[in-house]
Amino acid sequence: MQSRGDRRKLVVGNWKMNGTRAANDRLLQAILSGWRPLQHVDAAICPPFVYLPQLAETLASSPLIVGAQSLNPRANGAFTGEISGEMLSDCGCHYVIVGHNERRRMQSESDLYVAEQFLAAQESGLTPILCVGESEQAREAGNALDAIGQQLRVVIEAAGLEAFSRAVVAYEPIWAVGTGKTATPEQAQEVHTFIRGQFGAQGNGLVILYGGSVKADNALSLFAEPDIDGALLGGASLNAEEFIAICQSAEQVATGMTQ
Ligand SMILES: O=C(CO)COP(=O)(O)O
Repeated sequence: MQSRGDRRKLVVGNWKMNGTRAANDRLLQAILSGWRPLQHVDAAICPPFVYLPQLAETLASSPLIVGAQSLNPRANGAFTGEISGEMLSDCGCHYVIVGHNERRRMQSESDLYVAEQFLAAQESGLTPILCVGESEQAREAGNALDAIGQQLRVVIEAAGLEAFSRAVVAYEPIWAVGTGKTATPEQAQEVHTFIRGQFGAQGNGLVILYGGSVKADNALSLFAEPDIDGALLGGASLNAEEFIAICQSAEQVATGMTQ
């Protein structure tokens, strides 16, 4: 059976709708020049679609992995403006985020649609990062775990438990995303334990990230929790020093765990 120490840590930067070719170059060069090797942590960046080839090329001989922020679940066809999983694989992506709360809300993506994206990602050889998280209202009403359980259940029913051996789950409380309000390590740990519990014995190997106002100065305390395996970063991933420091915090905690 896998234990906490067997799970690699993962830090993923979600650049959201930010960047230009020139700004990306500056940011990537700053990250690469400050980078210190990580033994127990994988690090990935998910830029806007149009910059995927730029990142794939710039990061090709680096340890940094490239991911995308979404995909259309169809293989190809008359879907103007959409991008398929095969296209993402073809552009050098390894990960793809599905179910981010900004897309659930602004693009009206339903739990079922997210499940289709999850399946399509895996069919294209991508590792989906499935985002789940509750609204502030749900938390205040004491329904956070019910809301998250429902989001997970729809994908588990569609894909099966085994599919999660090739997936990552990210807990992003909506009230903590881009607000500067971070869940406390204890609040996040409670939800991560709940999420892991939905997968039975298989849950031991599942990498579960926390996302929502993670910064260099709160990352260490979050990563110290036994069920927080890394972070999905928004704002902090646009700053080279913050991004590197958060990856190093993950390494520090992971190194402590393996000693
Ligand atoms: O949404 C997020 C990552 O996907 C988190 O964003 P912030 O780190 O900016 O709160």
